[in-house]
Amino acid sequence: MTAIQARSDKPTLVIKFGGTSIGKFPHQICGKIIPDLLKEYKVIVVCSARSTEIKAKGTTSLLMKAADSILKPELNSDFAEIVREIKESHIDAGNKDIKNAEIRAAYIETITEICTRLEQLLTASMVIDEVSVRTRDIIIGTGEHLSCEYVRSLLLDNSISAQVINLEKAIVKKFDPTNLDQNFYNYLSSRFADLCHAAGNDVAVVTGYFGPVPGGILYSIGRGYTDLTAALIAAGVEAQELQIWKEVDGVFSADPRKVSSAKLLQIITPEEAAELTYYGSEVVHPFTMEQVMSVMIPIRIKNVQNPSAEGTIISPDLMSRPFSRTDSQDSLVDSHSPLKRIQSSPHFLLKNGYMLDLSRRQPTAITIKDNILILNIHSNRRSVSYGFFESIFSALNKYSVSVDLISTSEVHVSMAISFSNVEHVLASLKADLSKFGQVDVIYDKAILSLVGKQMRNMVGIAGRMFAALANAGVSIDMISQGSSEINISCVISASKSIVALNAVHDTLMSEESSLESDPEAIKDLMDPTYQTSFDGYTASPTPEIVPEP
Ligand SMILES: Nc1ncnc2c1ncn2[C@@H]1O[C@H](COP(=O)(O)OP(=O)(O)O)[C@@H](O)[C@H]1O
Ligand SMILES: N[C@@H](CC(=O)OP(=O)(O)O)C(=O)O
Repeated sequence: MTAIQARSDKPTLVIKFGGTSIGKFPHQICGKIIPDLLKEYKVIVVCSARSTEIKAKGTTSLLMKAADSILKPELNSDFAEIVREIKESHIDAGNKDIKNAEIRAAYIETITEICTRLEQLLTASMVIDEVSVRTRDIIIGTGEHLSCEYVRSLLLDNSISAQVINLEKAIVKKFDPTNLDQNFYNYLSSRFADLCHAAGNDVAVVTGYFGPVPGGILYSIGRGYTDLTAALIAAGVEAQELQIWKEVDGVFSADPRKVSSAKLLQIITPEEAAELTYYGSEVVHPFTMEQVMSVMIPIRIKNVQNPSAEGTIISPDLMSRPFSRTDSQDSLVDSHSPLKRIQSSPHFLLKNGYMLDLSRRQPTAITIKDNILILNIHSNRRSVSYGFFESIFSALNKYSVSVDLISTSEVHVSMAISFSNVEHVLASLKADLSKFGQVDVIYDKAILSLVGKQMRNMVGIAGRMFAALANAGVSIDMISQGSSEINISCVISASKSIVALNAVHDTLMSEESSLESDPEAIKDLMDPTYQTSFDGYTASPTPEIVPEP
């Protein structure tokens, strides 16, 4: 059989697949998407751990449970049983999906070996009654290794030469876990690129897990880390584009599962994408953007079930360069590079709700973060206010609790915190904080965030958001506006989150759709409101955006 290879004379694409996509659509990925891309690109595939239903029940979650079972006997879970479940799930998938008997047998042998090693590691941890951060990382990383072996075998089964690149031992230098700065990420990029190049003309199937991460991958980076791995590889190999393949057509103006009128966004800025992720829309890991944007590599979000759709491009701010008067709609069509495509048409930006200076006419998206609690501390006034704040932040630091939103007066602090982030230390944190004042906790809250580039300049936007909430009968517990130019957030009752999301979306996102469907409106925006400067256009304020004095 003639094997297809990832030819090195073609531009490189780094493509990342989420765990649920690999679990549910393996043939679509290995029999269609990758073979099609290989016709034009050298492809590096980054895999997350398989999930056959939802991420919360997938391999990574099972591995976390196995690690927890050792130190917490009260959980009553048996790690040997969990390893068996993971092994069976991968072997069943291989038996079902791999046609070639030889490839299948080799796959099953490899899966068995990896699971045996995993069980040995868990047994050893139980004997010494310890699961260090590093051990926990190695346990978790097994999920990505298993997934890569599965994807590689399916590629081989489709006559595509492929090699697994395991980044489990990629870091061979010491770093300070409290200071993982850009030097650390630059180091990772070049290490990952070297390891990927070792695959030569084979398709590199790379573990989205890398280690050993100073401080632990879950603590230093958090779940969803494979997006970051893919971004670091893309930067290291100077890829033309990073594609993150999911089960949605791209980034929407709201979670399409919750808001039926949500619209697909063709382009979105990196800051907006990161903000959406921080505030509940798990589209891309928030650390991803910075790594590729600094080297001007665009990210494209694509749908595994709809590969011919364009997806959403998360584009570097490079597109804010002045446009040439000769830029035309036609240049959209024949341009190969997505980045060039964005840069080449003011129409494209205007049609997508951006002005030419990259400010927005409307908010970009709305998102909700569930499972939030509010922690209120009312000072006992035995210290002056700066001492009061210092004491509170020291206590948060002591228990490694991060705060999503904060609102303060001289003697009162309200903080919105993810329940999962504080759950295990809440009693101790409360005890410490009560030395400085009266503490109370309010549960079952959600954070609603409106995200949009330069939203601070949209006069009246907060008023319209809160009016929409009031009309929908949603009361507000906390408000945060102004700390970020791209986010207005408030805390509401969790039970009202869907109603609130739809109410704000319907009120604030509707005008943009009318512009999209009205070519005359775009023409109007193009002509009188833009003045010539040098050889291009510069943006001037439009009636919708009146800069605040
Ligand atoms: N604004 C948004 N745009 C697109 N998807 C969103 C948004 N907010 C939340 N989501 C949800 O994020 C999920 C991401 O897709 P999925 O393919 O399930 O992720 P993964 O690849 O990480 O397994 C979808 O289920 C989608 O409903
Ligand atoms: N498998 C890991 C890392 C990851 O990136 O996941 P996903 O790509 O499926 O979001 C997790 O579950 O967190």
